[in-house]
Amino acid sequence: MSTAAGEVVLEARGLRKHYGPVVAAAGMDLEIRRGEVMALVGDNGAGKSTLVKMLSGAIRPDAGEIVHRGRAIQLHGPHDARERGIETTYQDLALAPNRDVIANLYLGREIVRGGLLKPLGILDRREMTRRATDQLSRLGVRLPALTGTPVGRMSGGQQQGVAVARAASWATDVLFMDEPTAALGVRQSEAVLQVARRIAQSGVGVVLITHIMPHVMEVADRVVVLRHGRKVADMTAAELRQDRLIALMAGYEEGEAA
Ligand SMILES: Nc1ncnc2c1ncn2[C@@H]1O[C@H](COP(=O)(O)OP(=O)(O)OP(=O)(O)O)[C@@H](O)[C@H]1O
Repeated sequence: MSTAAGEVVLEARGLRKHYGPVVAAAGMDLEIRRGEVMALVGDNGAGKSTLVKMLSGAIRPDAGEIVHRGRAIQLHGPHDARERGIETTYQDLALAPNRDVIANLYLGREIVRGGLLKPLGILDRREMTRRATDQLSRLGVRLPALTGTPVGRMSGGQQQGVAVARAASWATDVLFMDEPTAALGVRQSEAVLQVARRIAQSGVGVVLITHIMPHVMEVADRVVVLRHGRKVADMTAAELRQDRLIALMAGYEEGEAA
């Protein structure tokens, strides 16, 4: 299987989702490429989360197609997506606050002696720690302690680092990041954006939902703008101007934004 940068790894074709009378996705198309950070932007209610949830198996589309590595697929739940190397980090992080970093990185996918995930096996903490140390240093995530300290006692940025590192460990194809910097300070945000970039460089398609325009300008190779459940723009970073982006999100014509 080719993993060339730029290869389209996951695609939405005409995805639709209604909630009663509300059209959350009105036929969405999206192409996610390996090696790219895509920023998914749009005003509140534009349909960003709906699109990501459909592509990560959290909700089922009413219509349309999901294409993974060139083949139409059905996702019956997040586990189906994860098995395909499609991971998501959510705003609430979904960490176990009372467990340490190693336990969180391997939650539900523990390594036991003699291989991965054998029920009743003896946990191989040493192997997990070795791999985690490697992975965290490759990603540039700095944490005060890998063992013994509950992640609930770490800072917001450190916890975000754990959540992102966990997803990155398993994301061979796509990583969706839902507002990973929303609750973070300047330096912590910077660190998370750098991690997103490194994950993309490893050949994964990274999709970043964010409302923070400077973060878009800083990290995105491509920007997709959604409005009212539709894609209204898809441009490369080279074509990107912040004023135009804001106009597109708000639905102004160009030049009208002022
Ligand atoms: N579970 C649900 N039940 C009913 N309506 C929903 C549900 N989830 C989303 N919607 C509606 O679908 C539309 C798109 O919502 P979505 O959360 O995808 O937008 P978003 O772009 O992620 O917004 P935000 O930036 O505010 O998170 C909105 O009108 C929202 O109210």
